[in-house]
Amino acid sequence: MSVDAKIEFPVIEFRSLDLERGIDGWHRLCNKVREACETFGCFEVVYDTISTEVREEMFRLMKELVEVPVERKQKNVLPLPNYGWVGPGSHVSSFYEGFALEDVSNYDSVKNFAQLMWPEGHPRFCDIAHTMGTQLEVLNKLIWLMLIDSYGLGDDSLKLNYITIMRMMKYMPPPPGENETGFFPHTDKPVSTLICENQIPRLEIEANNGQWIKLTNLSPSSFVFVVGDPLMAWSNGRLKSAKHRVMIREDKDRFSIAAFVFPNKGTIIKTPKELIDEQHPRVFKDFDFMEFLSFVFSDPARTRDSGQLLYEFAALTPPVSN
Ligand SMILES: O=C(O)CCC(=O)C(=O)O
Ligand SMILES: [Fe+2]
Repeated sequence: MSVDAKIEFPVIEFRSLDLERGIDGWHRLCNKVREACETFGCFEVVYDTISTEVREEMFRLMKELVEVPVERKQKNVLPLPNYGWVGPGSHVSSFYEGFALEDVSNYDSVKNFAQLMWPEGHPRFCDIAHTMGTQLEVLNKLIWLMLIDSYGLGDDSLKLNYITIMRMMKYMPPPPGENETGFFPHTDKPVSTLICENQIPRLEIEANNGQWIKLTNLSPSSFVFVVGDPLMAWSNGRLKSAKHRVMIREDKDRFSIAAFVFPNKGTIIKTPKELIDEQHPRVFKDFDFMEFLSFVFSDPARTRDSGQLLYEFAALTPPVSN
C-alpha cells in the first residue's frame, strides 16, 4: 500500500486456506498480526469473506439513514456516554455525523434500531447491517485468536463477554480549499476496532516517530484493525493502542463503519500471568472496563489528549515483575 515517506504500513491478507488453526499458514499469519500490532497497533486486513456486495449495500443504506428526520435520529441513544447519534457540529467535528448500533450481531437489537429510524420497519437494512456486523465480529475473534496463539496462550486468556457496537459515520466535505479534522486524534477505548470506508481514503495512523501515515490505498476488501487501550493493557503493553484521526478534504462525502468490541458491565481487564516476567514487569493494574470508560468521559479527562489516558488511569509506577 502507498504511504507517506517510506514507512511500510502492514497489509495482511487472510486467505481462507490459511485460516485453519495449527497449520503453517496460520502460524505465519499469527506472527504477522502480532508484529503489526506491536509496531503500529493496527494493520490492514484483506478479507474477502465479507463480500463487497454486502459492504456496498451497507454504504448505500447508510445514505438513506442520514436522510431520516432529526427527531428520529435523536432517538438513537445508548447507555454509554458519547455513543448513540452524534450530529454535525458536536465535540467530534463540524463535519461529522455518527450513529451507533448496539449489539449488532443480535437481530432483535438491529430491528429495534431500524424501528426507531424507520417506524414502518426496514427489513433490508436489518438483514445487511446484521450480516455485516456479525461478520465483523467473526473477523475480530479470528484476530484475537491469532494474537493468543502468537503468544502461546490458552484460549481462555482473552475470554470476555462483550457486544459489538457498529458505528456508522458520515463526514461532510469542509469549505473549499480547507483541510479539516473530521475526527480528532485519539486511541480507541473499546478493546479493539475494525474500520472500513467507502473508498474515500481519509484515515490516518500515527507511527512511533510521530509521523502521520495516510491510509490512501485500502483495497475494496480491506478493513483496518485497531488495537484499543484495553487490549494494550491486557498484553502488558506489548500491543500498542494506535493513535488515529480522520482528515477530510473538500470533495465527496466519506462514509465509514467501525465495529467496536465493548465488554459487558463488570468485566475486569487483566494481564495473563504468562505475559509478566522479569524482562516484562507488569505495567498496568487490573481494572474494571466501565470504570475506565467513566474516567475517560469524565471532565476534564475527556478534553485531554487521549493517548495517555490509559497510563493515567491504570499504570503501575514502577512496573512490578509478578
Ligand atoms: O471514521 C473512521 O475512519 C474512524 C472513526 C474512529 O476512529 C472512531 O469512531 O473511533
Ligand atoms: Fe477511533
